Amino acid sequence: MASQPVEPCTLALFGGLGDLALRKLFPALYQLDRAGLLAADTRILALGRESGEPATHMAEIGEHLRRYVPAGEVEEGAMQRFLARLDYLSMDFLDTDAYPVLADKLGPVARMIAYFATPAAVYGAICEGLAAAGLAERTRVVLEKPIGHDLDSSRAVNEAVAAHFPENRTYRIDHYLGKETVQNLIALRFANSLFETQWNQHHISHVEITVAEQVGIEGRWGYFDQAGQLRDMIQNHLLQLLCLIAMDPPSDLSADSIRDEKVKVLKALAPIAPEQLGQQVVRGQYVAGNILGKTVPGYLEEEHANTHSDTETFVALRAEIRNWRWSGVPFYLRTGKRMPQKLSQIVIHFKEPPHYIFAPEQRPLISNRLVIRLQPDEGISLQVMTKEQGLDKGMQLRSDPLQLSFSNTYRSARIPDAYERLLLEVMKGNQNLFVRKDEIEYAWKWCDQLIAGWRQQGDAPRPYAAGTWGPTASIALITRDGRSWYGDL
Ligand SMILES: NC(=O)C1=CN([C@@H]2O[C@H](COP(=O)(O)OP(=O)(O)OC[C@H]3O[C@@H](n4cnc5c(N)ncnc54)[C@H](OP(=O)(O)O)[C@@H]3O)[C@@H](O)[C@H]2O)C=CC1
Ligand SMILES: O=C1O[C@H](COP(=O)(O)O)[C@@H](O)[C@H](O)[C@H]1O
Repeated sequence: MASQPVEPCTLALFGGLGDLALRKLFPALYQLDRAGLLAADTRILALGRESGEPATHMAEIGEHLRRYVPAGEVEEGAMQRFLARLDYLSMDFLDTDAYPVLADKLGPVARMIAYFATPAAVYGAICEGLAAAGLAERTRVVLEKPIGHDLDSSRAVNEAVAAHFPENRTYRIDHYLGKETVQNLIALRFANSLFETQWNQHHISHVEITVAEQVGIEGRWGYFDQAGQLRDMIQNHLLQLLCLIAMDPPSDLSADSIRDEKVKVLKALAPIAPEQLGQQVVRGQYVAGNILGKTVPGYLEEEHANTHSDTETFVALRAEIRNWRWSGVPFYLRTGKRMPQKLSQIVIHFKEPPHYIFAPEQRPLISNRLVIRLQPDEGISLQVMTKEQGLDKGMQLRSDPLQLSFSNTYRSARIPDAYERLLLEVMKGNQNLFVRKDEIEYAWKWCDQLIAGWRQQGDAPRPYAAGTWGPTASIALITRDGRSWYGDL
């Protein structure tokens, strides 16, 4: 079936020559165009500080497109059609006089999307400028993460935006929500009664969420050193994954039904007192090491690095959700840079059967696990117990996976990048995959108490060699409970 284009719009991309725009947003928009999803009169205006001829900047965008779109997906016709939609305007987003010029450049616009691919500190000024120039009324705003640095600053950003844009036209990005496999969590949980009846503390012993990155800081030291892995990854992506796993069934698929359930989970997250931090949270910072046989620098030797920093590049923690469904079920979260491989997965560990009838020595083998692999090699595997075959095997048990690999099952389908889906949903006006203000704020509140606890305890990150799974204390964190991280080699 041919794709139908969505309603035409004008997309104003603030920060249009920045890293995110060049690496992710333009390639995603190109893919939407290639798939026939952009209406003929949809226009894209890149906005940036750099002066000079618009044609020069558009050529730069074109070069980056060819670099970041996989070679097999660069179609000359589609590329030319896409580049013809583009224009560029130089402006300082903090300069109020620049917005009437922007309004002139845009001319009459029926529907506008203003995408803020800039630091959050300028979101308020952009909103004010758009409103003063009469550009706010028919506009949806898209806010990149992180929104603020803590609860107070995120409130300030949200309020500055809300002064001109209502919540139903505010789209807060968490790109993990646009990943195909993350969306599949909703299908897996709520389209299969098989799982939902087991999805609670009666049947699940613990849950692991790992988001390991192989990359380091990639030229973003200045930003990252102010943030750290807790703010960069846990406050948003990992807590969103936790919410999708732990939330109660929403009554329907509407944005607010799902968001209401996610907020309940965030509110139920047990605070971790400063004196419990040593037992429940581990911070790490990578030193030089080896990944895939190549020596890589430590965090303090990366481009633009300072000689000292207490910023963490790794966090592992044990979280608890205080409600009926999850009481007594630990959620172990772990994320870090420069780990042995890129891997995002969720592992649901089910409890042992209530009455055990097999040979005692086989007992440690017994375990049903649901492994949800988010990236790469997306798929789902359910570890089940069966009997070894053969006359001489008696009732000898073995554990085997029931596998669903998405790449094998849907061979022909290309997995779209998260930003393609998210941009398309903004164009359609669908907020399901975007984060509501209160979700962001409850997530900050929980993270803020960890950061305050670290400060109070004078906590410093533990070193780990690049190419390993983090400080050994992160292994102790889970082995103390008689468990281990699934799949670590
Ligand atoms: N890059 C990534 O992979 C990711 C980025 N994000 C978020 O996306 C946003 C953008 O990040 P990223 O692209 O990496 O950052 P960059 O610094 O590469 O891009 C931001 C762009 O905004 C421009 N800009 C900032 N202030 C002004 C201003 N007052 N007037 C005109 N232009 C301005 C910058 O210009 P100049 O350089 O001249 O200051 C720069 O071109 C941030 O909120 C970031 O946290 C989120 C997830 C991943
Ligand atoms: O938001 C961010 O995400 C990336 C990881 O995203 P992924 O899609 O590659 O898993 C992370 O590297 C970056 O530091 C962070 O800001």
